[in-house]
Amino acid sequence: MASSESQLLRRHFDYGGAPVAPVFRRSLRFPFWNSVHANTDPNPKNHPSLRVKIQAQADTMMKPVSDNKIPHVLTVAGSDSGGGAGIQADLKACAARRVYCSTVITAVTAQNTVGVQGVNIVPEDFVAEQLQSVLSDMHVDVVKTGMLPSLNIVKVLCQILRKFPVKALVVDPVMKSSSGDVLAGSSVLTGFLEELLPMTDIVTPNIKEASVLLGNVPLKSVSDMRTAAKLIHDMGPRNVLVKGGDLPNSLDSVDVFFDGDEFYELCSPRINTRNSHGTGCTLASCIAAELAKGSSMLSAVKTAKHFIDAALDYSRDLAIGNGVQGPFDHFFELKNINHSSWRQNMFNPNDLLLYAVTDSGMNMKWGRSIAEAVKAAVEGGATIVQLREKDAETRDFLDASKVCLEICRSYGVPLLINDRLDVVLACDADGVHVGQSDMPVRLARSLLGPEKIIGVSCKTPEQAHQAWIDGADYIGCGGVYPTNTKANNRTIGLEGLKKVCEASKLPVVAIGGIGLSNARAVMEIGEPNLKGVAVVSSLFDRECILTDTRNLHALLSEPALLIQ
Ligand SMILES: Nc1ncnc2c1ncn2[C@@H]1O[C@H](COP(=O)(O)OP(=O)(O)O)[C@@H](O)[C@H]1O
Ligand SMILES: Cc1ncc(COP(=O)(O)O)c(N)n1
Ligand SMILES: [Mg+2]
Repeated sequence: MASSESQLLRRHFDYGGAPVAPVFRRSLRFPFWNSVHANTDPNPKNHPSLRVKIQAQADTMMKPVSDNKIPHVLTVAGSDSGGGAGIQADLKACAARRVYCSTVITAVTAQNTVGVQGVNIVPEDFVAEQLQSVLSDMHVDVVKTGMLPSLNIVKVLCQILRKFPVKALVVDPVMKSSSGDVLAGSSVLTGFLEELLPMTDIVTPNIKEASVLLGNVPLKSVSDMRTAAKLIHDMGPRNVLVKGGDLPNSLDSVDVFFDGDEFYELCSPRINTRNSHGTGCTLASCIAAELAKGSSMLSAVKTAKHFIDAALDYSRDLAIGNGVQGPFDHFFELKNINHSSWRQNMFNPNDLLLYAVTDSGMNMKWGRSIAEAVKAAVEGGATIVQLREKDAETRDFLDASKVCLEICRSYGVPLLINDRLDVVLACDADGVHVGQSDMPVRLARSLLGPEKIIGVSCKTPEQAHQAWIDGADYIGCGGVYPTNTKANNRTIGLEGLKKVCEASKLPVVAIGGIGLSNARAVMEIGEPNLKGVAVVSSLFDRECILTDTRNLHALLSEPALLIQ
């Protein structure tokens, strides 16, 4: 070996004269793993003289945090040699959701598509050391946990999390692999119940894990899952998601989300595939990633569920390994395929119910910023927002869009930008709304990719048909009534709106002169694809945006007007 190379190696492995021993001394097989605890400290770094040195290094590593922060998830989980679940799934999920991911490894598993052949638990001191390294140096937004194979690991984790609080803690209480092998035995339960769950923002048990947490009660139906979610919520976590991927005899894959007040059933058709290894890890990491970006809990959970759906759908025929539990592809978005099903998932037409469109002139008149106006509108119940700032300077518009995006994300409300694809891309807004003389929809789709929402203004059945062919997600139809926010705009009336709705294969939102006095008449035309009304003046040319939005939302939510 060349001497510089050997020096480099020595620097890595020679710990200040302490006896060098491998961190993991033996490969242990099931079912003995639970009793794996080194009787002598196997960690050469625990040599006292070395501890001081390493602490000094860690202290000098504390660097000022740069302004250019990227959302950051720390996963505390086990390694899956097959690359389908655990740490490997978490890294891929975070990368796919464009979030930085650091890793604390709690166990190394020898695992493939057949099952788990061996587990080697990392000593809790070394888990603590990894946690300390990451958390003392980096700004972590969200911690996500997976396989926590020993009670002592759960304990050190809780201890260190108390020292370094983060924005959110996502706990996937991994107990068995999908192949049925034990990954954490019942000894960890006390740690979960007494320490971890009370600190948790969301816990994501599958059916079997939920049953174990509740003392092995059988869970056989969605109604049982609801009961379980409530009982687990009583154990301390602020939100619970009971996953139904393994619910027997179910055509749908239903997850039950409970936030302490409301239950939500997240339902998608069960995808017929062997490639579902790592879905639980991926779901929890996606939730963590969305929370790190600033999403609300419900919207993070919904996005994560959509992501799993799309990934399983795309990977249903993937052939990796010869066993019964294959991994799936987290990076399906990079592949050049038709993503129509993914796009439909991401865009919920019911979001068109109360569509708030901003106007710079009105904001100026009332002396408020775009962000103030948007905040009041989403607080009042706007279900989607479009920034329509025709006169703003690009730089100001971009800055305002970023602030509005943060506000909208925290309410789970999509934010679209009028016309400006460059601004959509620059701030990663949820989509664009274009007019008939703006960027053609087909080009907008190829520039923005499959995931963004694209809406287009249409006055005629022909334009509505073209919008569908070109890959739009919805159409805005109007002006239904005369309006002063658009010069020389032809009014099409309720008759024109009805004709366009009948011809449109896409969901429609009505626009033009609509407010509290006439929204009922618009919705009462009774077209199933008319999903809501878009409003400008009746929200933003008002003294109190919040009150006017609330009133309009209440009217549109009347059961007689709601078309699902
Ligand atoms: N075949 C499937 N089709 C669609 N979604 C699935 C399928 N299997 C699992 N899921 C979804 O994947 C996520 C993980 O669920 P589950 O398999 O129950 O958890 P775990 O992987 O922890 O056992 C859930 O959102 C569930 O609804
Ligand atoms: C290291 C590790 N962590 C978690 C899982 C659970 O994943 P799945 O339920 O899909 O088998 C696993 N199999 N291995
Ligand atoms: Mg699963």
